[in-house]
Amino acid sequence: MSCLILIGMMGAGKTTVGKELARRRRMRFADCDQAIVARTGVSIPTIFELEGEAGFRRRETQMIDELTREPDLVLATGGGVVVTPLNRELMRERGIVIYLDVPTQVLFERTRHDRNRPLLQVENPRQRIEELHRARDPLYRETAHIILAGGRGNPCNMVRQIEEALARYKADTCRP
Ligand SMILES: Nc1ncnc2c1ncn2[C@@H]1O[C@H](COP(=O)(O)OP(=O)(O)O)[C@@H](O)[C@H]1O
Ligand SMILES: O=C(O)C1=C[C@@H](OP(=O)(O)O)[C@@H](O)[C@H](O)C1
Ligand SMILES: [Mg+2]
Repeated sequence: MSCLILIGMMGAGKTTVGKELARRRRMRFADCDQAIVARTGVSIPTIFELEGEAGFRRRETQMIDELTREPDLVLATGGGVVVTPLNRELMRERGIVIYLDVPTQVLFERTRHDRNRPLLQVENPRQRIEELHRARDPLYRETAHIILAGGRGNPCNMVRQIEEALARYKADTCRP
C-alpha cells in the first residue's frame, strides 16, 4: 500500500505516534528529520545554524521526495514540511496524509523543555507556536486526506483513532 504520512505542528506527536502506528500495521517507519540527521551526521539545530532554515528546507524536500517513493512506509514529517509547495504536492500524490491537529497549549507543554527545535528557541515560544499554527493550519488542512482533531489520548489511543479514521476514509473512497 502507499505511504501513510503524518503532518502537524511541532509536538503534535508525529514521531511518537508514527512509530507506534508502523509497529501496529507491520509497516516500515521513517522520520524525515531523523533521516536528515543520519545523512548529514549533524543535528537539526546545527543544520539551521550552518545553512539557515532555507538550507534545511532544501534537504527536507529532497528527503521527502526520496522517502515517499517507497511503499508500505509510515512517514513522520517535520512540522514545517507544508510550507514548501512541492512537498505538499508530493505528499498528497504519494500517500494518505493525516493531520494531527493538536491545541497550541498542548503543543507548548510538550515542547517547552526541548532544545532540539531551533524555531522555538525564542523569548516567547508560546507566541511563536501560535503564530506558526495560524500560518500553517490552512496548509495542513489543504494537504491532508484525513484530519484528526483534538489530539486527545496517549500515543496508543491516537493510533487507534488513526486506524478507525483510515478505515472510514477507505470505505468512503472505495464507494462507487
Ligand atoms: N499522544 C501523546 N500523548 C502524550 N504525549 C505525547 C503524545 N504524542 C507525543 N507526546 C510527547 O510529546 C513530545 C513531542 O512528541 P513528538 O513525537 O516528538 O512530536 P512531533 O514529532 O510531532 O514534533 C514527546 O515528548 C512525546 O513523548
Ligand atoms: O515546525 C518546523 O518548522 C520544524 C519542526 C521539526 O520537526 P517536529 O515537528 O518533529 O518537531 C523540525 O523539522 C525542525 O525543527 C523544523
Ligand atoms: Mg518529530
